Parts: sequence; structure tokens; C-alpha cells
Amino acid sequence: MNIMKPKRMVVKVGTSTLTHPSGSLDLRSMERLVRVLSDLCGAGHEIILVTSGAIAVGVAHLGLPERPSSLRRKQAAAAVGQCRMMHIYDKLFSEYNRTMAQILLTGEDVEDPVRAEHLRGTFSALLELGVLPVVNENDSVSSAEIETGRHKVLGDNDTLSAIVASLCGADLLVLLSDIDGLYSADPRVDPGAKLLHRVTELTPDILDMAGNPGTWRGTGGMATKLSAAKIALEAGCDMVITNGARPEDLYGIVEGRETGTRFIAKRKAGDQ
Ligand SMILES: Nc1ncnc2c1ncn2[C@@H]1O[C@H](COP(=O)(O)OP(=O)(O)O)[C@@H](O)[C@H]1O
Ligand SMILES: N[C@@H](CCC(=O)OP(=O)(O)O)C(=O)O
Repeated sequence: MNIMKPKRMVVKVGTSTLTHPSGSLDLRSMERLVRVLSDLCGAGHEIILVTSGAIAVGVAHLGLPERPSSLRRKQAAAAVGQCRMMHIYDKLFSEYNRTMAQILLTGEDVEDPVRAEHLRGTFSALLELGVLPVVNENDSVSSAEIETGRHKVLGDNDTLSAIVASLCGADLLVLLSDIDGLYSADPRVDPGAKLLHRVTELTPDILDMAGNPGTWRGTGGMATKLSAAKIALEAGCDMVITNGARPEDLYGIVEGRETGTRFIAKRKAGDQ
């Protein structure tokens, strides 16, 4: 197998990996992830982290009995949770002597060519400076996903991470989920479903495999991950879906080891 070692990569981590079922931050999981990402930066990879979790963490921190149904309350929870998460990330990255930066995006930011160009410049400058950008959707401003559960331009962090990967010319996008990869059907519904190791084309059969999120904390399920795959592959960027419970798998993934499901971009399919 001839998989190029990625120089620039985007890693997206979902709410279910970052939080306990109560919505509180899973500190052990965050610590392991931050350690691996810091180490990969030390090994010469340029990494952008796209993180979910703001709403769930805000709901837990505010002591709300459940995820609110009103948009304004969800946006308020996101504002609280985002601040909590960044505080912990910054503390953890500092332990490994890494500087991080926060970037919050809305659909308009990536749709507008002038803003997109500024963003590209900011990401490159941060990476040149050895900084690790940490990105989330600006949920307190944008209502795209939290209102509808779907995205138009952005709206979920799977799509957001693929847009960021494409914008920054990343070689690899890794989605850390609460499941090992793409199965032939949702294993929570069909226990006989099989894990797919490699996908070279998003055929209608593959797209039909995607089901809904697994828990109240997840947003897009596999459908948004496959939308992300489409954006990444069109940008010539490989994408891997793997289990966020084992962040150490990232070491093997950057070496091209078979882990989870790897979607292989066209320019590389011929090399296999
Ligand atoms: N074909 C499929 N293969 C794997 N998981 C699937 C599939 N269809 C639906 N799912 C569901 O998608 C969930 C992962 O997405 P999601 O709940 O958004 O989590 P996360 O936020 O961790 O990405 C899985 O737990 C699983 O229940
Ligand atoms: N931007 C939202 C998360 C959106 C999202 O896609 O969540 P997830 O399915 O857990 O990756 C938040 O920070 O709560």
C-alpha cells in the first residue's frame, strides 16, 4: 500500500468522544487526544483540530436537565460550553508546550470568497508559527445546524472539518467518532453489519448505508460523514473515520496503516 504521509491534517472530534453521557467533559479522553496531537506536531505534522462539544458541555455546566429545545438557549449553552472547552484544551496543550488558537466559523465565512481567503491566510500563518488551530462552528451566531439538525453550507462539524481541510489544502482528514468506521448498515440497528475498510468511490450503495446519530450528543450520524467524504475527496484529501476512544491509532493512520474506514482520494487511488 502506497499512502503518502500527510504533512497537513485536520482531525475532527465528535461530542460523544469528548464528553460523558451526562455532557460533562471526558477529561481522560481529551488528555489522550491532546497528547497524541501534540506529539504528531512534534513529529512535523501540521494539525488543525475541529472540535464539537460546546452545546453538550454548556448544557452540563449550566446544570440544565436536558438539551434545551429553544434555539436561543442552545446558543447560550454553546457560548458557555465553548469557553469551558477552550479553557481545558489550552491547559492540556500548554502541558505539552503547544500553543493553540481558537477559530469559530459560520457558513458565510467560508462561502464568501474574500472571507475565505482571509481565513486561508490566517490558518497558514498560524501553522507557519507552529500554532495548532482549534475550530468549531460559531454556534452562538449561526443557527444552521442547531436549528434544523441539517446543514446548508456548514451546520455540522463533519462538513465543517471537510471544508477546512479543503480550504487549507490538507492531505488527510480524520473523523474521530464513537464507532470504528463506516459499516454496511448502522450496527445499532443491524448487529450483523460489517466494517468497510476502504472506499474509493461514493456510490449510491455506499451513500445508502448511512443512518442517524447514535446518541443525543451526536449530530450528524454517518450521513454528514459521507457528505464530508465527498468534499474531502473532491479536494484530493483522503478521509478516515475511526474510533475516538483510541486516539493513539492516529500514529498508525498517518503511516497509512489500515484503521477504521479510509476514503481514498482519486489522485491516490491509482497508486494502490
Ligand atoms: N452505516 C453506519 N455505520 C456506522 N455508524 C452508523 C451508520 N449509520 C448510522 N450510524 C451511527 O452513527 C453514529 C456516529 O455518528 P454521531 O452519532 O454523529 O457521532 P459522533 O459525534 O461521535 O461523530 C454511530 O454511533 C452509529 O450509531
Ligand atoms: N458545534 C456543535 C457540534 C456540532 C456537531 O457536528 O456535533 P458532533 O456530531 O458531535 O460532531 C457543538 O460544538 O456543540
